[in-house]
Amino acid sequence: MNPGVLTDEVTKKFAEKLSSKITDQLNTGILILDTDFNIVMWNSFLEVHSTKVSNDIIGKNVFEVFSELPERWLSRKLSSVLQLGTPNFCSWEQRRHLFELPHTRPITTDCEFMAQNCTFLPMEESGKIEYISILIEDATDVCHYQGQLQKALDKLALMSRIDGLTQIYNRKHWQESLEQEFAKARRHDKALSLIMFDLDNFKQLNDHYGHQGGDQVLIEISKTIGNLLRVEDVFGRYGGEEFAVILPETSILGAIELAERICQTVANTPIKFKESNIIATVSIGVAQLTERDSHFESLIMHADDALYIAKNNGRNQVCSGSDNELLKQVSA
Ligand SMILES: Nc1nc2c(ncn2[C@@H]2O[C@H](COP(=O)(O)OP(=O)(O)OP(=O)(O)O)[C@@H](O)[C@H]2O)c(=O)[nH]1
Repeated sequence: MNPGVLTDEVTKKFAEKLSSKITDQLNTGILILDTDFNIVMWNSFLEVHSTKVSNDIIGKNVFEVFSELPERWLSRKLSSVLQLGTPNFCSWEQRRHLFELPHTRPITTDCEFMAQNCTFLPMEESGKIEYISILIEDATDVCHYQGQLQKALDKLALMSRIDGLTQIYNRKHWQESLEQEFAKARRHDKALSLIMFDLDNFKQLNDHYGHQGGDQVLIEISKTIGNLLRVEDVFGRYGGEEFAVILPETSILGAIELAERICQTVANTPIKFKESNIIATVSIGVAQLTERDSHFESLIMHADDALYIAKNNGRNQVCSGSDNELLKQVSA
């Protein structure tokens, strides 16, 4: 026998043994399929992370063994790798997982199964593509931390829009919303109304019950009024004890009706603070967008003028009117 051939064979066998050992110790799943999608290889990583043992599934069709697989999507993907002879990739962000494998973070993550990055590689044999190798990487950690980061970003975004005391929108967000609603109302020729209200004699209330008592009133009134609104209405804290509600697609009549309800509900809802039941009242100004209003701020101005009249008329009441009538009343 030719000693060169012997050495080649020994080297080949050694290389095969070595590659099989490496394959079994890899921290990556390797699944090899033939052109009919029958399983040719299912490595140790996949055995450890699934209930399937290589000997039981070799030779079987992958879709028969794993009923959870998205058959249409995966067959198309595999066929394109076979036809084009080029690798393909699917990240966990596109499809969270291919196989329903349990992960090793059972408590701390929202992921139900191991998140997977999958690489599809065509494998040539004698110049023909005979197999596809699917490499499966565990991406659960990345997926988990990305999820945590997204939650933190969502919370930050929400906090930047919310008033810390009353948990309703802050002035900045409320005003941005009014700007958008103003543009929408103009574009679609829809009604838009505004309610602005201010707690009556709040300085006295603060002096009597202390700042904590005043804070409790602001919190409770925000909750009470929040419950009277529709989901499309935008409720915000405009200033210290001044609030505002944007009412999209609402005429002045609808806005006045709601304002009356707010006024009565506040006056009829005592607020518990320590041993006391605090009765607070509000004065309300209502305005509707008119053709002459070229900017969203004029709507605020009209509602604020009406609020001023409500205060002057004795508080705990609703006031509204067209800008001309109001101006006459304000300057009278
Ligand atoms: N407790 C508390 N008080 C606040 C807050 N923001 C503003 N105030 C108080 O609200 C009071 C508002 O007083 P004024 O502007 O004189 O108005 P008012 O006493 O309500 O009188 P009218 O509006 O004319 O009925 C001030 O004493 C502010 O310190 C807050 O977040 N918490």
